[in-house]
Amino acid sequence: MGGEGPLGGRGARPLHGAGRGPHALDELTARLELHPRAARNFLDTLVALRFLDREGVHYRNTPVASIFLDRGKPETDVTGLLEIAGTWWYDSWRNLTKALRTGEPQIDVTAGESNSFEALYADPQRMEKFQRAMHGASLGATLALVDEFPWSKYRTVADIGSASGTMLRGLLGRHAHLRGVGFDLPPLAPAFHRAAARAGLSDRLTFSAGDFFTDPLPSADVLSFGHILHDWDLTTKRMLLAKAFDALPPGGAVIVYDAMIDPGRSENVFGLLLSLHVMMENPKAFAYTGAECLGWLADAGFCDGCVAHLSGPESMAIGFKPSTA
Ligand SMILES: C[S@@+](CC[C@H](N)C(=O)[O-])C[C@H]1O[C@@H](n2cnc3c(N)ncnc32)[C@H](O)[C@@H]1O
Repeated sequence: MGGEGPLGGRGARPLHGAGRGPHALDELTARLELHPRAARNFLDTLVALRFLDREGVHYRNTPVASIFLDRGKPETDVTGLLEIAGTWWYDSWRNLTKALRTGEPQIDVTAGESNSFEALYADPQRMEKFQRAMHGASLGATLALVDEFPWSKYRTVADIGSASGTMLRGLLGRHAHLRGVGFDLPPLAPAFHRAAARAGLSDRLTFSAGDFFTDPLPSADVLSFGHILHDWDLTTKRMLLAKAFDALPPGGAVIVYDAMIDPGRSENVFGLLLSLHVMMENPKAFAYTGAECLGWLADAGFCDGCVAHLSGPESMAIGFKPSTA
């Protein structure tokens, strides 16, 4: 529920309202334009889901909801991810049975959907929505990654497929000695620059526009791929890791972080659902285990590989370019 203005979130639809609670049931019913028969069940469901706390007839955001579900707090807001999950993704999932039987993509091309990033970015509103979603998607891993790697040993980092730079802003905000480069398709440049400036990081954080299919990757001591490999087939996964190897100096490190599936393929519900989900957009795409990723890293020439849990469904695989390479 949003935080700015009586209904929250800078012109947001009413259902994002009421961040400055507590608010009474009657008041929320009117503000959110709910039907009186629906309001109590809806709000109490949100209490049971731990999104709201209730005292008597008054409701307010739980502490966690007020950090992550408030559009008035852009740095920690994950509602963008929930919005595309509830619209674009929900539509594909209605066709799960068909996807399972045919292996065909289930996006609705006639409704303007496309599995191509270029097509997505051709529509500024869809691009904005996607960027907000990626911000939410990378927050959890970022919060852990900034502390779970020996950053003091390195000076530069390039994040490949950086989107608007959520991970790099978190990282450079925590480690003042680091300089960062975000590498992504050209349409991402303005959003990346705006966010870097807002964070006061423009002097250490730059953007390199490019296409990882056709361009070399930027050089840096550490290269990271956040939620990139699951979007592609095996050949592309391997191609990207080979390009990373070429771009790194001897002794450099690559970090792949993603919702990696657990070794027994029976625990990480999010990672397994993600694998089904990406298959519905790009039939040859798949999520993967940490062990699979370590195998691809070793095949690309990386040594001393290891996998570490980050947060929730997210893990990272790390590999090092040999100092003699
Ligand atoms: C699933 S998003 C992940 C964004 C971000 N790393 C994160 O963790 O939230 C994939 C990113 O890869 C970028 N991307 C897709 N195709 C690309 C290409 N050919 N070259 C460079 N970046 C690309 C997209 O623009 C998008 O920002």
